[in-house]
Amino acid sequence: MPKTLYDKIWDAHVVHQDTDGTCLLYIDRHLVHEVTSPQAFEGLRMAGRKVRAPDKTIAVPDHNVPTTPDREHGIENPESRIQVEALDRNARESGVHYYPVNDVRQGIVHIVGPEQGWTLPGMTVVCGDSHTATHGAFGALAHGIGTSEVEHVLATQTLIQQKSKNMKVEITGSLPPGVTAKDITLSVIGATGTAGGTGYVIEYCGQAIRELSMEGRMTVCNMAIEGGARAGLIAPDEKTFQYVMGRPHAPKGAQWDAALAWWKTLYSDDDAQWDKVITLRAEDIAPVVTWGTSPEDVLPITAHVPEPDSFTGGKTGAARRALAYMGLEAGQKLTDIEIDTVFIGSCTNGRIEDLRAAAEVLKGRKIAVKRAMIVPGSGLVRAQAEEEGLAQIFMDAGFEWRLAGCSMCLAMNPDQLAPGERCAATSNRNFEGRQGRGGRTHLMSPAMAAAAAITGRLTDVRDLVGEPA
Ligand SMILES: CC(C)[C@H](C(=O)O)[C@@H](O)C(=O)O
Ligand code: SF4
Repeated sequence: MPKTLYDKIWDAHVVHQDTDGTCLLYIDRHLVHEVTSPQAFEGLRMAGRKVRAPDKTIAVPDHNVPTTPDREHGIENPESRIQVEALDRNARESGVHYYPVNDVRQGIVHIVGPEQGWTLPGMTVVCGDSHTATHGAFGALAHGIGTSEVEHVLATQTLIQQKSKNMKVEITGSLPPGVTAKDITLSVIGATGTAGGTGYVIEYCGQAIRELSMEGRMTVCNMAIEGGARAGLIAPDEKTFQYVMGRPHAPKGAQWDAALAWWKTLYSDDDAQWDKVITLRAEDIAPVVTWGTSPEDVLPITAHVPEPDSFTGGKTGAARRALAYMGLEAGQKLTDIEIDTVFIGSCTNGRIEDLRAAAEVLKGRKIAVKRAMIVPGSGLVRAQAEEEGLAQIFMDAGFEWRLAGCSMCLAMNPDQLAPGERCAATSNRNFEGRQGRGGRTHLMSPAMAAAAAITGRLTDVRDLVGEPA
């Protein structure tokens, strides 16, 4: 029977299937951060159990860690401090792989996993975090789990799961200049809505996806969850293998050859059956920004703030509320929206390619906003950006150059918006209060966020490119 990529990875990991279809899946990699693991470790301790596979478990603090250079002085907020201290203790006691705050390899868990070669094609990867979908870019079945499931995986290295349906999202053709992976993934959510993927695992395919770098593919898969899907996947290819080869925890020698032989079988068969198919033309995708408080509230930068009455399906009220929260008027040009702050970072867009894209726009220019920060996704991304001279470009432009962490993606650490403060952000969620109580978030690509920093308002990056700095 023809299979999708999802079917193949699923079938390779089923340990047991119940008569009702519920399966016990083997888990290859368990990523752990400080927010969703303390209770899980505690549960294990109470039951007198040990971590079953410490060698397949990787821990790193990211959400609560400050990103200012003085962070070795510790964490002020008691709740944040307790979580990070608990992770430190649990990781050391259980003997899992651990990248503490002062380790250069520390960073956002979804950036560290691929960077260290923990994430490999064909694997099952879980983490108590919804953006685990990121790892799907390698052709791994990767998704978030709840804290009780974290405990279950720690104890057994397995997870109880129901199989999802298969959805194909095809992006045909090539992206126009100035349009990036972030614009693809936001545009898909704009087309399907935040519930469009509910009950499905999405496989992204088509020429535009093939043409993306691994970094870009991670950006696309990262937001599968914002489209409601269980996970996002991209079939591995030469680019994937090249990215993985030589990473610290990637297989070597004969093991590499054996792994590669299997990885090359990881694609959806031509006649595989899809439960849902969405097709977008890359040529039709523009640089986009969000105007509201849901990732589906997305429009090309050339558009105007929508009229709430133009919405159907009971969404008029939500749109009205979103405009009130965002402090926007229907009919306003998106490029007339002035912003206070720029945040470039997160597991969506905190990788080296994202920083390069921002630097290209910022080179030789100065910011026109109150504050702007670039937060690399890991200590190694930070080091590479310094080596490539990007950090200097950012600082010369007036950006703060930070240490790695989730930072202003969510308000769990000192990097937060003040009430009413408006931010151009490269993260993945624009919910009310996401970046701080009363804060207003516009999601976009790193190039678009850099352009907004230069002009002080939402800006079409295509208008800046080719202009003298
Ligand atoms: C804190 C964590 C559980 C959460 C998630 O699951 O995604 C966070 O990473 C987020 O992005 O909202
Ligand atoms: S960077 Fe943002 S989205 Fe990613 S794990 Fe951290 S808080 Fe979640």
